Amino acid sequence: MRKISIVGAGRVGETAAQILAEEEYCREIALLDVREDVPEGIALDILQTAPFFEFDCAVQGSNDPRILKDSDLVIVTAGFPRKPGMSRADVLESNVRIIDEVTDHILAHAPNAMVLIVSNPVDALTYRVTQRTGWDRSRVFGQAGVLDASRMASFIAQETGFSALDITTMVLGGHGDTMVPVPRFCTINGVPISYFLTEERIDAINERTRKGGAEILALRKNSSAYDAPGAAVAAMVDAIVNNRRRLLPCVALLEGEYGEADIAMGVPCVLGEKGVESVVELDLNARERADFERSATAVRKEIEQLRSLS
Ligand SMILES: NC(=O)C1=CN([C@@H]2O[C@H](COP(=O)(O)OP(=O)(O)OC[C@H]3O[C@@H](n4cnc5c(N)ncnc54)[C@H](O)[C@@H]3O)[C@@H](O)[C@H]2O)C=CC1
Ligand SMILES: O=C([O-])CC(=O)C(=O)O
Repeated sequence: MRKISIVGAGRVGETAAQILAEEEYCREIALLDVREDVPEGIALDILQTAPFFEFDCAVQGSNDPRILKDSDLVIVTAGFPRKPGMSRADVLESNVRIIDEVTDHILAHAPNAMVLIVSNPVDALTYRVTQRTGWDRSRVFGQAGVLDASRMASFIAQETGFSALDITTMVLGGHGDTMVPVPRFCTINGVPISYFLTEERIDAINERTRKGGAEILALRKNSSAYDAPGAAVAAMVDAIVNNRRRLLPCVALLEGEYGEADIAMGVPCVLGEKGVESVVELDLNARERADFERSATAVRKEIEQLRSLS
């Protein structure tokens, strides 16, 4: 990949940019932000880590949307994070205006790019970008489940004492309190977690995963999470750049899968060089299906709110 742009050089955007540079996923990283001088400053700061991490890709920042020109991938982290006590949906009204403006910049300056949405509420905003661009869902998708699954894996590692390297997890649904951790698809080197953990402990891990973002926000106080979110973005970029065809939970527009359409939410996707290659339909049991439907109802409420703002 030649050029990756990040719109929103805030905490998540900067963290992601640093990892992308260190890993040299592309030859050029562009940072676009509305704060005067800030994207230039962040770009320089990242560039000056090059001798330590041994990369030589270009890193530039600007307030001028033309910096997006020729991007292969645009990552959108622009927008307000929630404050303690708020839900992610509480920033919908302020962030939809930002996301619309950013989408128009992408349409004008990077019409061939793929778009990875991170800004919250990520399901509704990903939906918004699919509608405003009219692009195929393979090119417009969001990050949520990769982060939620990594949180769940770290909780399982803490509870069991096993290495996080051996733990695989799956979290579906909307990126909110109704998200759906699926313990049936969580293993430690292929062994179901129920082999090591009681139902009660698994329920507690599910609940902690659902509230994972709020837990960090309450502890950090003046910022929501950005280290793990930045790493989650980088994991998705890695899958795309290296055409790994990884099975990752992504926010994707549903076209009948899981009995849902005209909605974007977290589902397992095959992620590779063309973006979301396909949505994989897992055979959910009755409880998982009910939880997924409850989550879809919550996301739909946000989408309705979006429509009323148009
Ligand atoms: N999907 C996920 O898993 C996660 C989503 N988030 C979300 O990502 C977003 C960013 O979070 P942080 O980086 O912590 O916030 P932040 O406040 O540190 O950064 C946001 C940046 O967006 C910029 N911005 C605002 N309007 C803009 C515009 N029109 N064009 C370009 N840039 C603009 C701001 O100047 C600021 O630098 C929030 O909405 C947050 O809730 C955060 C963590 C995880
Ligand atoms: O909690 C938030 O608002 C930020 C976020 O989406 C996360 O860390 O999962």
